Amino acid sequence: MNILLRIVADKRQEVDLRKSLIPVSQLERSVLFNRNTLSLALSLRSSAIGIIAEHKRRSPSKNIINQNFTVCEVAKGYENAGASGLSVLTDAKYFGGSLDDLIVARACCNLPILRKEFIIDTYQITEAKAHGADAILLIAAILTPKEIQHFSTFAKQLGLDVLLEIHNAQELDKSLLPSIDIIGVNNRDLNTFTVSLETSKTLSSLIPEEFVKISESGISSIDAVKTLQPFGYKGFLIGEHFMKTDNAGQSAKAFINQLKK
Ligand SMILES: O=C(O)c1ccccc1NCC(=O)[C@H](O)[C@H](O)COP(=O)(O)O
Repeated sequence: MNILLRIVADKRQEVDLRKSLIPVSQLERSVLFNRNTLSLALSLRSSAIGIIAEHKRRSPSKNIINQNFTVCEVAKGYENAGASGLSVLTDAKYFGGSLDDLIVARACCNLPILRKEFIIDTYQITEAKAHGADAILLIAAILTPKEIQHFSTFAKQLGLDVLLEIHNAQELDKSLLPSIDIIGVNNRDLNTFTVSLETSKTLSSLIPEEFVKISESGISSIDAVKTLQPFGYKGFLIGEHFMKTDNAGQSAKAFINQLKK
């Protein structure tokens, strides 16, 4: 079974267990559920260089990246660096993340926060809202058009922004909906882990102007951002390049300052 199918199968079991333990009504009573959300899409539209910096301890492709920082240190460091948004991986098994990471990040920064998760159930969207997220990720590769429609509409009802992630034209075709705010091109093939910025170059012209367009994964240089900006990308989601250093916030600050020159 390929890694993506394995992740989704594990996610189904994990979500069913949590649903049996914590009813949705309990999530909706969380103190953060009714807070006003920040808009990740608006933050990207109003930023000259939209860096979405990611908290990422480990991954299927690189195993351990960095487990020395606290989420709070990273969130504060990215905010101080001038990032336009914060991405928090909440999957435990493959990324070492958690919903606790989300709530700590929320307490430690005022950036729009994306819950980076393999969403397969509206319960996870309610969780995202209850733990302080401002946006959720929908991965076209693991969802049907009907699920994308249902999940994105549900997220908008909770006041969340929706980032729809694609890797090819077929996935884009099932994702062009008014309930989508941001379209992210993932340069990483989630089945093989191969990374190519050509993916962003090839798909950019297929994405309608009304969507905020971002490029994700494998971005590790100023040159990569400068190369992709002319293709209309307003945001760049970067994790490993910052997290593999001994100070993620400082690494992001140097990167963003270099881009401003
Ligand atoms: O990062 C992985 O190895 C990975 C493998 C399988 C599914 C998803 C994966 N990553 C999640 C992400 O989307 C990235 O963390 C994010 O785009 C940042 O990528 P990078 O800057 O290359 O760390």
